Amino acid sequence: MNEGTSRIFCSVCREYGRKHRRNPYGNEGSRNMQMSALEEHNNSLLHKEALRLQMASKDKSLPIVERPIYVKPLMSKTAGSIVEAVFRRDPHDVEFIQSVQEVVHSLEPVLVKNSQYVHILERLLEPERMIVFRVPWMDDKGEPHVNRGFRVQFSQALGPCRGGLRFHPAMNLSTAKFLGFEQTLKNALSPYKLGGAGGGSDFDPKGKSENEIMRFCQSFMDELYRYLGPDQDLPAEDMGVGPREMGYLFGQYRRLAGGHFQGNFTGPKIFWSGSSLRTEATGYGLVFFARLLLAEMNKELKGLRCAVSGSGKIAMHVIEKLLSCGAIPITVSDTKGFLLDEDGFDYVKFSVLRDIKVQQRCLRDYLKSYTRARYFENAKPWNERCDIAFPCATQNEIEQSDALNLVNSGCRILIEGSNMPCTPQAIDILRKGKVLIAPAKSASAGGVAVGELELNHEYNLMHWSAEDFESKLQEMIKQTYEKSIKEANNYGFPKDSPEALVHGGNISAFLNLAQAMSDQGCV
Ligand SMILES: NC(=O)c1ccc[n+]([C@@H]2O[C@H](COP(=O)([O-])OP(=O)(O)OC[C@H]3O[C@@H](n4cnc5c(N)ncnc54)[C@H](O)[C@@H]3O)[C@@H](O)[C@H]2O)c1
Repeated sequence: MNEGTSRIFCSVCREYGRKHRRNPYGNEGSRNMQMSALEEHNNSLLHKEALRLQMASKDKSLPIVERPIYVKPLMSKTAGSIVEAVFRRDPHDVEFIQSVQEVVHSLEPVLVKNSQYVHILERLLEPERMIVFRVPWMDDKGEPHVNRGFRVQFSQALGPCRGGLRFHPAMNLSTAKFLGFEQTLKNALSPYKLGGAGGGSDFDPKGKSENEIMRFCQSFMDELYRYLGPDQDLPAEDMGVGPREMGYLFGQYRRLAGGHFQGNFTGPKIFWSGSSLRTEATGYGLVFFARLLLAEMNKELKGLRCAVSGSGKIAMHVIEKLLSCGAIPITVSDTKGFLLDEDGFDYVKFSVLRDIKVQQRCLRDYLKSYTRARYFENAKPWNERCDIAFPCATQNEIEQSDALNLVNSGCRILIEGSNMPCTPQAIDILRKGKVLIAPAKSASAGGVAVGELELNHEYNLMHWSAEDFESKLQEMIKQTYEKSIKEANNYGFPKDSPEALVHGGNISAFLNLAQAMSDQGCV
């Protein structure tokens, strides 16, 4: 029998479809198979949504959705129906649906091999618990305000939840679900027995006084504390939440819940990163991951040009670690634009940059000290000549045109700091451009590792040194890398293919979760 493949094309979604075995009954039979697959696709909700958006963009009287749902290239019937069920349940959860599509796409060979995983995956895609609550607070003038708080405890199948809190005006339930889902897989890929959660608030800490931030954090915790605890869920940092906010959140948590959990707490650092390497860990881990990938290619980081986006906790610690490895970080960015220093930052320049950030000044101020540098307003750093890209700002920060720029600017490795930094269209371009992608699920899991070390009783007794932490972190990063490569190989993705780590990581994490869920009666 001819084992070749043929493909179908949907002119609305503008994507090539699922591969078929070539029909043994000749061209006519093959055409029939293609037609029935196309018909099946045309009847799917995802296709109908694409059609609706296409019409809305032509007919100005129809409302246009701000960020339309991207319809992934046609999947197998099973995978497509899993995504469709998620879409049908919550059609407006754009970020969540995007991350589900990416993961389901990776899992297609797993679902084909063993159909019992279909039900487990369907179960997994519905969060265990979603908490949405009111957060009232007073500003310094005595004016009342109300924000919305979220915590999505996505899965506790492997252990108690861990996951970030994000304070950002664009925060919503879809983002909390997407962050919780990504964190669940990230934790499942780590060597620790942990569940995953995500959450935060649409509160914007920018421009608020210390007292306003403290009052907000206290009010936020007034509601959330009842769902937290070391055996239940412990929050961590994410965008807009750093050591200061974690300190205020922990203080209020301790006041409200301390009595309930006496004996369970191993110390005040329980989820307060006041004096450990928790804040540094994610950024450092990204650089360790890059070093590991390069070592596999018999290369080193030294002398490589690195484009970094963002200038927050992750980005700044990436730059710090890149400098110590002899690499050349050349950019940082924020919501207003990006800063380029063609000669690269060094330790002295980095301290100038750090002062600018601490004083919350504009990145442009760097030019006052270093006139050869340039600042580009409303632009992203992906058009600059570089070997490695470290997106460390926010989801979907790399769009199709940015991916094209990256490929053309010589970038060969992309290390994801932010969760889901690339749009699906960007991933297609990167894959075709043979850019190796290190997914956030494995590369940015450093925070999870150090969080667990902090909780470790041994650590509290022994006060590990920074070197001890770093070697533990490197060990953990290596383990996630090896697990991802192993499953990529098992499911036929060559080790050096651009998405081997993405698919291998998703498969390894899912199999770990699926085993636990199945053992527990799937619950
Ligand atoms: N903090 C953690 O422990 C952690 C762990 C894993 C992943 N992440 C992810 O890393 C990313 C950065 O987190 P962080 O903790 O550094 O946050 P942060 O709040 O400290 O910094 C975020 C940075 O991104 C910039 N930024 C935000 N939106 C942007 C946009 N639309 N365009 C350009 N720049 C933008 C901000 O100006 C800021 O410099 C997030 O996507 C987060 O989910 C964080």
